[in-house]
Amino acid sequence: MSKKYVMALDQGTTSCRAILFDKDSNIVAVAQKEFTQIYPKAGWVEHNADEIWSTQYGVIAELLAKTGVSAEEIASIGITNQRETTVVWEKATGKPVYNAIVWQCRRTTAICDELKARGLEQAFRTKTGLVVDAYFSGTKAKWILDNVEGAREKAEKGELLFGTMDTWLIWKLTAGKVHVTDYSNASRTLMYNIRELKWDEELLAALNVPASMLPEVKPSSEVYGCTDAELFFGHAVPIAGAAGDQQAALFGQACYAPGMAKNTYGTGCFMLMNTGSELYDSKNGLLTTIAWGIEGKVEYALEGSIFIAGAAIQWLRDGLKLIEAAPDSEYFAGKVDDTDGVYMVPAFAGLGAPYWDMRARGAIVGLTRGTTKAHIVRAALEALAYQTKDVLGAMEADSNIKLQALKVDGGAVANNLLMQFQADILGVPVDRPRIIETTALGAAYLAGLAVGFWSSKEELAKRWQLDNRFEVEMAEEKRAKLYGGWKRAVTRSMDWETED
Ligand SMILES: Nc1ncnc2c1ncn2[C@@H]1O[C@H](COP(=O)(O)OP(=O)(O)O)[C@@H](O)[C@H]1O
Ligand SMILES: O=P(O)(O)OC[C@H](O)CO
Repeated sequence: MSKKYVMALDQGTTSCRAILFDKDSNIVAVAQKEFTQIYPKAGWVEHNADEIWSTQYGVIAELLAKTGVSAEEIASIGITNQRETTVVWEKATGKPVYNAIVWQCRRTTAICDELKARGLEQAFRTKTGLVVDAYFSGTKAKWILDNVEGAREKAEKGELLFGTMDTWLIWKLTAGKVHVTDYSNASRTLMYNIRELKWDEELLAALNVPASMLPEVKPSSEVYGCTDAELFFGHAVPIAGAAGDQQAALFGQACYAPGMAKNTYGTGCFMLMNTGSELYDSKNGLLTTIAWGIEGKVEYALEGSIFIAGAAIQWLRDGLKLIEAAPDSEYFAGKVDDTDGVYMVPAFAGLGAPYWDMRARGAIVGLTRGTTKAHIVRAALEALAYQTKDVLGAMEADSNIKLQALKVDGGAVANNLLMQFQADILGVPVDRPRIIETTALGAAYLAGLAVGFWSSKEELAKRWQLDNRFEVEMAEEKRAKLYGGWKRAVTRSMDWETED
């Protein structure tokens, strides 16, 4: 049977998706399902890794059932995932020893403080391109080994495996035969040396994580193994690509040349700029990370990671119950011309780039008796744009490149009011592509290239199509005044949490 499709599995922070792409990069069908967010304590976030697997498997089954597509028609599968989220499981049984600790979780703040007190900050920074922050996998793995009864002993005997969600899904899809990750995901663990391309012994010793737990690190576009036929609807389909979701979005946006950048607005917001073979050492609070490994080489990116973006809109919906659905935010924000001086700093999980304050917490400031629901909703939306401006400023300063336009993607870019405000507050036009599911598209491209379904990145780059350009309409003076207010608001949220 001829191979007509590539399937992308997008294992995000709040939902699992399975998407079929045809040869012309069109989305044929999507199946998506949310899974449980577990908040055991303030600042802690967990996922049940078994639930993630069953949710992911469920959406694959749903996609095939609703399209009538046979697994045999799928040329390859590409995996993309929420990065850093850490699961440790038993090699023999496949049973996780603890819930997956999510990238947003702050429980390892004290471990990070201790690493800093031991003078290890610079070694981590130089070797991994990251900062010592609870965000990354290394301290999460250490926490599990330190806190789950018997875990360290088993790990030392080689009985436990570590993985981010790409590794977990590949292991599950191959019925426990393949334990791998790709360069982009490895570069988010705080354990991988991005210069020498190897798990770093000094860092592993500092974290007390045995190397035997770690997956083999592979290129982002390569056949890692095939799905277990019995499990996968009768067919052994090649799993041929994997990348962290933000790097996959960079790939899907066809940012293949140094200097090209994109910003993805999902749960968080992540701006990445391709820097090619060069590793930029950020002086402005950004991360250096691996974009992907492909065509026999590794390419790098500068990254500005914003922890809470669309999640602030979800909080308006689920926490405050101010809106019924995320798109309603546009309607309510549009009822007012501005926030009337109200700012929301959604530092629910501390602040990432460029501030890196694990103890920051959310704040709403500038409230008056005249503040309405519309002002608060608008302030939440505007916070996505202000945080992006913080990061773009750092990126331009680090790279010495002035962006002519910002390519955007992710669920929240459907919001036209947000996109217009983004262009206005950046003073740079914002380009929204026709396909905003670029994360999944990037994973599909990586997997399709590996099996010859598509021939080259150049062929794929030609497919990128603009949906809408949002031009700058705001005057410079107003922009400066609004942004000045944001900077003041941020200082109010910083260093707030006093207990770990
Ligand atoms: N129209 C909208 N306006 C603002 N935010 C939105 C809108 N639609 C979706 N979102 C937000 O975007 C996020 C979903 O985007 P998605 O790319 O699916 O994220 P993820 O992959 O992180 O789960 C949610 O946090 C949601 O609140
Ligand atoms: O699930 P997303 O799309 O918000 O992405 C999460 C990031 O990969 C965290 O680093």
